Amino acid sequence: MDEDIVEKLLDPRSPLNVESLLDTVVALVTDLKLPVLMRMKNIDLFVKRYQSVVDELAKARINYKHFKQLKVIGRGAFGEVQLVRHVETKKVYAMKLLCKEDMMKRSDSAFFWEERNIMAHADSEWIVKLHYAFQDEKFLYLVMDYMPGGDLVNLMQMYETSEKWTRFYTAELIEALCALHGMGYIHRDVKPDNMLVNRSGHIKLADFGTCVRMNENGVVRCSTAVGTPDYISPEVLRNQGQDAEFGREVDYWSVGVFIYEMLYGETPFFKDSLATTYANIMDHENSLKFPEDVVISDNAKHLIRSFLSSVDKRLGRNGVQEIKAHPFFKNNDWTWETLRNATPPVIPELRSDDDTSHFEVMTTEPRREATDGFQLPRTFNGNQLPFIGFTYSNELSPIQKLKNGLMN
Ligand SMILES: CN(C)[C@H]1CCc2nc(NC(=O)c3cccc([C@H]4CCCN4C(=O)Nc4cccc(C#N)c4)c3)sc2C1
Repeated sequence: MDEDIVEKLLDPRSPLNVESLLDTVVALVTDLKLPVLMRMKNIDLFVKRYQSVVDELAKARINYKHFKQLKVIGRGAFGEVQLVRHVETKKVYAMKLLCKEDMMKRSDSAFFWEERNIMAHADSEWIVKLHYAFQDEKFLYLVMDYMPGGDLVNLMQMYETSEKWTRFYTAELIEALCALHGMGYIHRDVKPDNMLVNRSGHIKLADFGTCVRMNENGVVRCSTAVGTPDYISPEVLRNQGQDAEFGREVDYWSVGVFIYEMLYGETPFFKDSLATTYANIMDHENSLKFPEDVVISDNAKHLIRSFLSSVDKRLGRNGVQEIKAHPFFKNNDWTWETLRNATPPVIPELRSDDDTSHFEVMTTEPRREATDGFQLPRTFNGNQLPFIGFTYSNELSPIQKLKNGLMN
């Protein structure tokens, strides 16, 4: 077998990599194993021949039985995040489950690729790391760093966040966005829920389902307005439905909303109804108000206005340096170079490696068992095909170890 095929088999980014090929075999047998299809001789013989292979693969490859589920620590549109302990290594992880049936029902089975690829390849202290991605008939699984400090929503509920604290968390958010933009992605849903605190008190970005790749000009052409109402920028809102172009500045708008919320305890444009909130965002020149009862510095006000402005005037449109140079970030505790080693405002008190006291308690509804799995389709739908290639492990695969052994 010539050299570059072996390279491709081992390259996690190649569709030819071993994990993707194994996903393909499993997906094919799973999608063909239907009574109505098994009446055809070729399909019947193929499934019978490969069922044992698939069973052997299911046991040999990483699967959710390798993890002990401890607690549900988060819930989203298509699934939940559980705190789990890897049975063999005893290590604790956050494991996100995404329900394939929900995705198929809403033909929404592509958003998780950005999440998988960003966390798998980021190799950045500012981005939650993916350790394993695997799947079974019903779920996708993302095994990620556990962030025991919880999210910044929780932190803002627990503490009154001063300007000094706001300066620290905003600086860390800017660095995290720098890392993500540097990889060519726009987040589009920057909000305190997606900023998680690790055991040392520093933050990492999480939840990349709304991320989208920029083109070579650093812009995205995309019509669906994605993001959470309070944090969404006017340019994304305005162009709903039409093919709009927007860039990383949409994330800087959300930073402005975040700073305002840390200092005032509420978001600047939120009103009782979605329509009013949107109207306020569109008319931000007039609707942005600074409550008199909270005293904040002129630098803070100026920075908020610089982010909550129309995209052609928004701070950061000429690069992140003009943000870092803003006087609001002047301080005696850290510089942009030493930030990641500075002492954070809050260092989570943890009694154990599986302490979940910084997460709100979730009623642990058991995982939806086989009963309400896919109702058997009437014919070959290729339900498993969109998920081929999702499986990933950041450990060396047996083949890699073999190849390294041979090369040394
Ligand atoms: C409309 N289409 C296009 C898509 C747009 C993007 C999108 N994202 C989804 N996402 C989800 O369905 C989902 C599931 C579980 C948890 C979470 C988050 C929200 C709550 C917490 N969470 C999360 O990811 N937490 C997390 C992540 C990493 C580490 C740790 C820890 N410790 C915790 C999200 S569904 C969906 C549809």
